[in-house]
Amino acid sequence: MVLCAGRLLLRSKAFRTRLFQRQCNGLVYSSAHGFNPDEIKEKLVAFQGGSIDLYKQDSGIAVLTVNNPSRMNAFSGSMMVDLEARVAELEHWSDGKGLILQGAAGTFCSGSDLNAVRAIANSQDGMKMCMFMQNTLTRLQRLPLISVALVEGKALGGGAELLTACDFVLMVQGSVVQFVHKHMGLVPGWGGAARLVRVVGTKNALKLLGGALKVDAELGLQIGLADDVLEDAEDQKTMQQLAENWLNNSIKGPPAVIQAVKKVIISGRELPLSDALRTEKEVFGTVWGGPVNLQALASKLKHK
Ligand SMILES: CC[C@@H](C(=O)O)C(=O)SCCNC(=O)CCNC(=O)[C@H](O)C(C)(C)COP(=O)(O)OP(=O)(O)OC[C@H]1O[C@@H](n2cnc3c(N)ncnc32)[C@H](O)[C@@H]1OP(=O)(O)O
Repeated sequence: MVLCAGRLLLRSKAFRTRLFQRQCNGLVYSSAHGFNPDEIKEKLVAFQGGSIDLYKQDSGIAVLTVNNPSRMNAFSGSMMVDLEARVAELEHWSDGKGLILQGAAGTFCSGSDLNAVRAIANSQDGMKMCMFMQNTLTRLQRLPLISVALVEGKALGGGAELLTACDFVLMVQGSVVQFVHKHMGLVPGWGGAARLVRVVGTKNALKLLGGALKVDAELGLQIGLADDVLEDAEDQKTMQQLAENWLNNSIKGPPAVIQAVKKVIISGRELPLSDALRTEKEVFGTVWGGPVNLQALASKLKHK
């Protein structure tokens, strides 16, 4: 009876989400680090402009669009707050399997809005903005969805950092990724350096940051920053469909199973081995004997 109750508890979505987040160390910053999200949100929303648009499809693939085309999709302060709200919504999307992150009007993102950057140029506010964006992009990276950054046009500064928070990167022919921070006397602040080292390795990360190298699709593929290159299509809808077709190879199946796959990969990536094994066992317990597993066992299992 205890085993049964234990499995019922494990299957409750809220419990599993809390358990998983605790096991994956929750947020990067909390009040223990002097981080007050409401305080920084109040400062950020003072810098209005653009939006972060979320479109959740019946297919289980959501499309998140950085939408500020008059500023090459630069992040205003209100867009940073928008992004956190969209990520929070996706954290609880039980039918979700995949996510495409794109920019509007044929370009990806040109980083922070420089007008906002100039206005919060003091160290304290700058670090609070970084803590806010690092928390958000870590939650984006830990979504139980398989995510793809669709990079058209330019991905500069924070825009380049943004794509490192996705599981896969598809660069469109002619697109450019550039960590321009050095030219501004900066280093990445949205977590882009920490993630870049894990994506392309220390030496390539040093070249990209130290040299502020312009990474085209060919170089992106060569160093592992890009996972594939797409031919430029005549319109954004076609580009999005190409990205969905690419993603579909990894998300065929029920949401519960795809979400479990992403969770065991996150724990394997982020946790010490013993903790990762324990998390894997917990996640396994949520699908073992579940409806999909029982249906598969009842059928003639032939993996052609
Ligand atoms: C942690 C990193 C984070 C931070 O430190 O806070 C950052 O990301 S800092 C920002 C880093 N990004 C940049 O420095 C990019 C600056 N922009 C450019 O280099 C160029 O605009 C471009 C992206 C290469 C495009 O060039 P081009 O095709 O020639 O178009 P325009 O330059 O004319 O741009 C059109 C329009 O968009 C405005 N714009 C572009 N980027 C930004 C931005 N990051 N912030 C604010 N506004 C931006 C640009 O000013 C033009 O507007 P108008 O002048 O009003 O036409």
